[in-house]
This record gives sequence, C-alpha cells and structure tokens, in this order.
Amino acid sequence: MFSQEVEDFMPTTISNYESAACTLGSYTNGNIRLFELIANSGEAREALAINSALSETSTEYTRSSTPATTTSSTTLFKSSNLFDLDIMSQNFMTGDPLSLDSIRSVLGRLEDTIIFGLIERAQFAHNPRIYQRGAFKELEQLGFSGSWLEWFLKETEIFHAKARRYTSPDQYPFTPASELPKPVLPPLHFPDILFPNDINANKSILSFYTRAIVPRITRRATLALAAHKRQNGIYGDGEFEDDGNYGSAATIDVEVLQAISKRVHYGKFVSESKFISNPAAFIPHIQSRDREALEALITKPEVERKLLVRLQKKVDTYSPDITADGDSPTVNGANGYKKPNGGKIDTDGVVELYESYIIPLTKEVEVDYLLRRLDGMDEEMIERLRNKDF
Ligand SMILES: O=C(O)C(=O)C[C@]1(C(=O)O)C=C[C@@H](O)C=C1
Repeated sequence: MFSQEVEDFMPTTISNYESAACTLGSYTNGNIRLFELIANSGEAREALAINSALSETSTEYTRSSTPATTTSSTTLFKSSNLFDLDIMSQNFMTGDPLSLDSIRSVLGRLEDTIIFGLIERAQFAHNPRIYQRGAFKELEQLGFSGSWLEWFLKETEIFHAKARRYTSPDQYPFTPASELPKPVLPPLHFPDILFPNDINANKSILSFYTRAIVPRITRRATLALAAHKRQNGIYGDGEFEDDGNYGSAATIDVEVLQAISKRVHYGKFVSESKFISNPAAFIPHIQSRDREALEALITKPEVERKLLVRLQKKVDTYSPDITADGDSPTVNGANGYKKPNGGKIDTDGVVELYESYIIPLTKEVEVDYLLRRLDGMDEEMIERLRNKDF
C-alpha cells in the first residue's frame, strides 16, 4: 500500500513552473499526504528514499536543506524534522543550493529556455504597438493605462501569484506586488538561503528587452513581412513592422521575460555563495560601499568567455531548419510568407543579449545584493562572519 502511494505521487513533477502552475496544488497536497504516510509508517529508510526522489522531481518550487546525496538517515532525522510540513519547501534545488556548480547548471538550463523563447519570438514581426503605453484604446476602456505587453504580464502574474509563484526566492514579478493577489494556498516556509533583500531588476529587464532585443531578433521577420506586403500592394508605413500577431508575440515575450528575470535574479544565489565562501574578502568593500572592488571580486572572465562560446554553439545548433532530406531553401514565416533559411534566429543577436545585457545585469544584482549583505548586523556579528564562525 505504501509503495502504491509513492507511485501515485511520483509522476507529479514540477520541474517547469510555466507548464505546471495548475499542478502545484495537487503536488503540494500529494506531498502532505506522503509525509503523513511516512510519519505513520515510521519507515526511516523509505522516507529517506522518498526525500531523495522528491528532491529529484521538484527542482523549482521546493528545496532540500538535507541534500539527498549527502544525508544518511541518522543525520536526516537529527538535523531536520522530516515530518514537519516545512519539508515541502526544502527541495528548492537538488544538492547544496549554494554550490556554484549547481547554480551554474541552473543558469545553463535557462540558456536553453531563453534561446528557444527567442527563436519563437523571432517568427513574428516587431509589432512595436504592443510595447507602447496607451496604444490600445481597448485596454484604456478596461481602465488599464500600460502597454499591451504590460497588460499581458499583469494578467499572467495575477494568476501565477495565486499559485504563490512570487513567494519563491527565484521568482520576481514585473507587476508591482501591491497590484497582485495573495496566494490561494498557505505560504511555504523557505529556508533562509538568501539574506533578506528587496532587489528587483525587472524594470531594467523589461526596458532592454523591448527596446534593444525585440527589434534586433525580429528584424528578419519584419523585413520579410514588408517584402510580402509590398508584393500584395501595401506600401509605405503600412508595410512595415506590424503583422497583427499581438497575442502570440506578447505570450512569448512574457515567457522570455520570466526566464531572463529568473536568470538575472539568480545572481543573488551566486553572490551569497561567493560571499559565504570567503566573507573576509568582501566585508571591507561592503563597509566602504566600493562597488568596483566588489564587482572585481565576483567577476570570473573565464566563466563569461566560456558561457558566450557555449551560447554561440547552442544557437548555431538550435537555429537552422533541419529536415530529413537536408536543409530546405525557404521556410514559412508567421503569415505564410517565405523567408530564407538562414537559421531561425540571428546568433549574434542572442550572444549580444547575454554579453551586453544579461551578464552585466546579473553582476549588478550580485553587487547590489552584497551591498545589503551586512545590513542590520552589529560589529560582533560581522566579526563572527569574517571568521566564518557560523
Ligand atoms: O558564474 C558566476 O560566477 C557568475 O557570477 C555569473 C556570471 C554570469 O552572469 O554568467 C556573472 C559574473 C561572472 O563573471 C561570471 C558569470
């Protein structure tokens, strides 16, 4: 009976929030049910195995303070109360949440999400109207004064907030928190991995994405659209930029923005990891508010170089249209017009996005986080931290 319960639960994974918002409730309930069962059975070994399985299955919304790979049943039961419902929120990431390797592997996975999102967005024309505030009188009639994209963000985030997305330390809304509803479920109690902070870089992300990235990655689709319209007798202003796919374009924009936001705010985990491994190196620069020195400490040029090379390879692999008989000379664009098969996206545009925006902003978040890292601590606490006495 016990293992049947486990099997019933196992297929319910939430490794990707975007596709699993609705699963969250049943997952959580399943989790409660499981741990009640474990508590009743008193089977320590099976409980440990399940803890390990849960760590594997739910990487995004819960985290483990007792990594499956390193705990024995003795330490597990000594160091944490497995039967406490808080365990639900302790599988946030597999392994040590502050290991630079595991943090960087999350950043690597997000590269794929971002590249595929950009490839999708590049199928549509720029559609600048959707980024202009007040461009849709229909939204004004609904009492909304922002842009079409901001409306999409708000409506999406209202739903996700109800599923307590923004209670997770790696999730940040674009909409002001005051305009979002409370979760319908009771809060999860996340272990304190990050130092308390209110850093949210989403305004900057939205600005560079809409002003620099979208025009760049949609250039080919926009030009192909203009040529197609001219062939159909549409000339001048009407031929350019707008293919009317406002809903499709904004839906993808939301997905890409959420992935970039998660990536950039992961800088907080990177920063905490670097700080905690050598507090004495950071403390003087935090105290003297020296941004440059802090940036120098967190910057790893070789990591950045390898990332950009890897990124280029990934885009060059994912971008071309691959057919069983070899590459096709043309492919169908969003409105049926033909575009050359030069790849689905401009590789340099994606690399530039990382080089000029995503990495620099991640570093800014890292430094901002460090600058707050000693807030509220007295001299004695700072001294203990300096000596790694924690
Ligand atoms: O991996 C790190 O150490 C990070 O700090 C992340 C990151 C990045 O944004 O990818 C930022 C700064 C470093 O120079 C290298 C990489």
